[in-house]
Amino acid sequence: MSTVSNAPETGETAALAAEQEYVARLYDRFDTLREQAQQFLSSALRQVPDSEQAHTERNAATRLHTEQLAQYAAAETGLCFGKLEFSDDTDRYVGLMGILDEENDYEPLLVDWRAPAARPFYVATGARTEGVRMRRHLRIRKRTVIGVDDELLDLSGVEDADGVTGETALLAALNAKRTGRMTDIVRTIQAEQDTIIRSPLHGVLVVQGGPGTGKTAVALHRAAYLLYTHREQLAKRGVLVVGPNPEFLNYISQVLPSLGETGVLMATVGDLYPDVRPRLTEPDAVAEIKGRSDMVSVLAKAVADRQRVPDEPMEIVFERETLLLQPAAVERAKAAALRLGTVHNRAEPTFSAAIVKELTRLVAEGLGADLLEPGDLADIARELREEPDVIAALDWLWPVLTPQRLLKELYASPELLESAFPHLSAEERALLHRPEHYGWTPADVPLLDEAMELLGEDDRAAKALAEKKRRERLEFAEGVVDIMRIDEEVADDDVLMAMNMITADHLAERHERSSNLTTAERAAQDRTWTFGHVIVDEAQELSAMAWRLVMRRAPARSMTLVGDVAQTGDLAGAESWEQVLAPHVENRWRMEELTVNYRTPAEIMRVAAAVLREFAPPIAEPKSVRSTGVPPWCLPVTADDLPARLAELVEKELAEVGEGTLVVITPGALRDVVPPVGRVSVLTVREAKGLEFDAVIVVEPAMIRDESPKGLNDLYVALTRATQRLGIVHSTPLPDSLAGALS
Ligand SMILES: Nc1ncnc2c1ncn2[C@@H]1O[C@H](COP(=O)(O)OP(=O)(O)OP(=O)(O)O)[C@@H](O)[C@H]1O
Repeated sequence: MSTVSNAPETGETAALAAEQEYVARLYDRFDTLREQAQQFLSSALRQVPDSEQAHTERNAATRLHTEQLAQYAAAETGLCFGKLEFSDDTDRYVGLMGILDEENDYEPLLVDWRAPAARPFYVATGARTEGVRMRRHLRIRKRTVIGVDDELLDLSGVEDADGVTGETALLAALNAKRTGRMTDIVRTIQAEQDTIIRSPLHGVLVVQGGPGTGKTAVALHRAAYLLYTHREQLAKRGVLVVGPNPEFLNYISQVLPSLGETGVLMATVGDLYPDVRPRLTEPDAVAEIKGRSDMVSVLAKAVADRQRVPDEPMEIVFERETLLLQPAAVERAKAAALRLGTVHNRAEPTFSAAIVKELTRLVAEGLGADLLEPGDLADIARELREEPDVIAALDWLWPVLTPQRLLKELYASPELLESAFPHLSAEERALLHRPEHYGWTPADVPLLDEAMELLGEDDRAAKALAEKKRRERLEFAEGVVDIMRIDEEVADDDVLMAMNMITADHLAERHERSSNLTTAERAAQDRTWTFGHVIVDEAQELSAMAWRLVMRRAPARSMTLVGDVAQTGDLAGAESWEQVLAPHVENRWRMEELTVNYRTPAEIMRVAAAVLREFAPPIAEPKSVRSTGVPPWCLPVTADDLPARLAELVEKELAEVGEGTLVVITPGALRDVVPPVGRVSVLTVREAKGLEFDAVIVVEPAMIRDESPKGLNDLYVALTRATQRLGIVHSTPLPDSLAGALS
C-alpha cells in the first residue's frame, strides 16, 4: 500500500473540484433533511393530545425529532470525511451519518461510519483490499474541501509493517495540540480498533491495551456503534459508561455528543447509588479494606448483629406495668423471622408481630385473661405498637435498617466493628472507625449497594415518599384548578366546558405523565436500573466490591471492559482479568488486545517501557506509531531548589508547547508544595490517570514509586501521559530502570 498525500497539483486541483461538487450536493440534501426534522418537531410541539395514546405518541415524536436535530448539529462539521473507490469503478462516501439520494432510487449518498458498508474504509489494506482501489481522506473546513490524502491499495500485495491505515490523516490527528477535552477518532479508526468497536453486543469483551492505545476512544466509539446497530434493544435500557473519576468523565464528555449520541449515562461507581453523593476522600488503605470481596460476609455479619437477643429479660413499661420480655421469647420470634428466608427488612414485620403477640399475652395475663372481651387483645396489641418503650425495644432487637443507617452505625461503634471484622487487626479496625455524622466516600457506595441487597428496600420509607410526592402533585394541581376557577368569570364557554371536566386528580396525573425523562435520566435516578450494555473504562481500578455493583447493573452480562492491568494504581484494583472476572462469569469472556500506542512518541515510550519491565516483565509494551525526535529531558536539583527550578522549567516548557497543554505530575506528598503556575495544573498520578497533555513534567519519580505498593505502576502511568514532550525533575536518586533508560 502506498500513501499519496496531495497528488500532483493539477490532479489534486481536479480532485478537489470534483469532491467539492459532491460535498456541496451532500450538504444541500443535509440542509433539506434538517429543515424537515425542524418542521416535524414544531408540528409535534403544537399538537394538543386528547388521549393517553396521543400523548404518548406526541412525546415519542418530540423525542425522536429532538434527537435527530442533535445528530444533525453534531454532523454539521465533518459531515463527510472519506471516500472509497472500488476496483469495479464504483465509489462510496463515508461520514458521520447516512444520507440517501431521494431523486435516485434512495441510493446512499453518504454511508454512516457505523454501517457495515463503511467497514472497508477502516480495515482494507494492500494485502486485503476488500475490492478497494483507493481510500481517500477528505479534509473539509466549513463545507469547503481543502485537501485530500489518498492511499492506493492495489499497487502492492504486501501489508504495511505497522498496519497503519490513513497514515497522513492519522499523524495529523496525533500531532494536533491537545485542548484538554478528548475528541472523536472517527476519521482515523485503525483496523485493530475497528474490530473491537464492531464486536458483537453480547457477552463480556475485555479490551487490554497499554497506555495510549486508544482504549478510551475505542470504548466510546463502541458505545456509538452499538446504539446505532442495536438501537431497538438498547434505547429502552440504555448504555452505561463507567469512568474512574469526575475529571475523567469531563475529559471524555464531548466525544459521544460529537458523534451524535446523547442518550448514554456516564458515571463513576460513586454516582451509582442515587441517594448518596460521596464527597469525602479517605486513605488508600481504608478504601482497600472496603473494596475487598470479604466485605460481603462482613456486611452479612453486620446485619445479623442487628438481630439481637438480650442476655437478660428486657423490662418494658406499658401503662405503668413492667412487662418482662424473656430472651427465649425473642429467640422464638427471631427464628420465625429467619425461617422466612427473606432479607432483613422484609422479615421485620414477622419478628415484630411475634414480639407484640408475646407482650399482648403478658398484658392479658396481668389483667386476668378471662376478664377480657373479644377484640380487647387486638386493642392491646395496637396500643403496644404505639408505646415508645415497645418501639424502642423493637428498634433495638430488629431495627428496620437503611443501608446508610447500617453502615453509619457500624463505622461509629467499635463493638459492632469488632464483631463484623474479627479477621482484622485492631489497627485496621481503627482505620474504619468514624463518627456517625461523617459523610460518604466513593468506596462506601458499593457497600451501600450491597447492603441494600441484604436488607431489602425499606418499603415503608419508599411508600411514604411516594405518598408525599403524590400529595405534593395533588396540591400543585389543586392550586392550578383554583387559579382556573378564579379566572372562570373571564373564561369563554369552551374553556369552561373543558375545565369542568378537569379535576385536581386528573391534572396531577397529567403532570406525572409529562415528566418526560430520557432513558439516561431515569436510569441515573434508579438504583435498580439494569442497562442494555455497560462499558467500564480504566476497569483495572475497580475493587471487588465495585465489580459486584457494576455486575448488578448488567445482569445480561453484555459488557465492554477496557483497561490495562499494568496501570493498576488502586490497591484494591486488578492484578489480572481472570481474577476480576472469574467470580462473575467464570471463563465466559473474550479478550481483544490493542498493541499500538497512538499517544506517546517512541522516545518517551522507550523510557516508560524500562519502568514497565521493572514491575511487569510479561506485559509487552505498546509500539509507538510515531516519533518526534525530542528525547525526554531530566534535571537533578537539590530539594531546596526544587520549587524555584520547577517554576523556571514550566516557563521553558510553556514556550515550547505554545497553545498546547502542560501539566506537572507530583507525588501526593508534594501535591500542595508545588504551586500551580499560571494555566499549568499540578496533578497527582491518580488525577492524571486516563488523561493526556502535550507536555508533562514528572517530579520526584522515586517518591511516586515509594508512595504506594503499586508505586511503579503509578510511575509508568505518569511517564505515559505526554503526546510530545516529557521532562523529569528530581532531588532523590532515580529508580534504577529510569536512570538506565535516561542515560
Ligand atoms: N485511531 C486513532 N486516530 C486518531 N487518534 C487516536 C486513534 N487512536 C487513539 N488515538 C488518540 O490517542 C490518544 C490516546 O487514546 P486513549 O486515551 O483512548 O488511550 P488509552 O488506551 O485509553 O490510554 P490510557 O490507558 O493511557 O488511558 C488519544 O488522544 C486518542 O484520541
